Amino acid sequence: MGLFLSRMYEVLSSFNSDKPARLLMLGLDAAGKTTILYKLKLDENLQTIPTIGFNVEQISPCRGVSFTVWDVGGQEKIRRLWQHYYQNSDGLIFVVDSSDADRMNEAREELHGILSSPEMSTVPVVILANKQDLPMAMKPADIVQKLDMNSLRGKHKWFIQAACAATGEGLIEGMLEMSNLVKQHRKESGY
Ligand SMILES: Nc1nc2c(ncn2[C@@H]2O[C@H](COP(=O)(O)OP(=O)(O)OP(=O)(O)O)[C@@H](O)[C@H]2O)c(=O)[nH]1
Ligand SMILES: [Mg+2]
Repeated sequence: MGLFLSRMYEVLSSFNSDKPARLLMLGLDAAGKTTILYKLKLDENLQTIPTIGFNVEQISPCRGVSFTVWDVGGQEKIRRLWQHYYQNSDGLIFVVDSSDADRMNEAREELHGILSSPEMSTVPVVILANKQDLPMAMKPADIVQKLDMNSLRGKHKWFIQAACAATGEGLIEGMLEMSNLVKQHRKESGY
């Protein structure tokens, strides 16, 4: 049902000639994806439950920038559904819980798995290093190492942004950088 609705949404939104860029937001369960989506959309801290399926929202983090953001549930047993959302994505927002050092390797494997798919092989990537308010939060520079971001150079434009969905810190900055990367990517790929 979720996939059917997602396809319907695609068809309907394709009638809009001024279509905003389509961003896919992925990451391990409890990284903070849904909290981020609704902080950006409503400027509210919603009480979330684990996402089974997806949320999709049109957001406009600042004047002149608008995105359609797809937030797909990250629990292990439903990650195989991610691939159904890859097609036509203009960018990937990959959210990590910066305080969850034990699962950084798992996050790295998932990130590189997504980017090895042909549909995602050139998209720009913004890593949101979320939960910076927590005392054990890793710094972006350490997360870059843990996620092996440097191995993506030459294939993907990427950027890492420290963030806290609880306060909203870093979210708009991350989205603005994504906007720039998407524009550059479009120019370079000739559309
Ligand atoms: N301290 C802190 N907690 C956060 C932050 N962002 C999200 N959380 C909490 O982390 C938990 C998980 O957040 P969700 O947004 O549901 O995570 P998700 O990535 O959507 O998880 P799935 O839907 O299972 O993939 C919730 O209890 C949030 O309140 C943050 O910046 N700081
Ligand atoms: Mg969620």
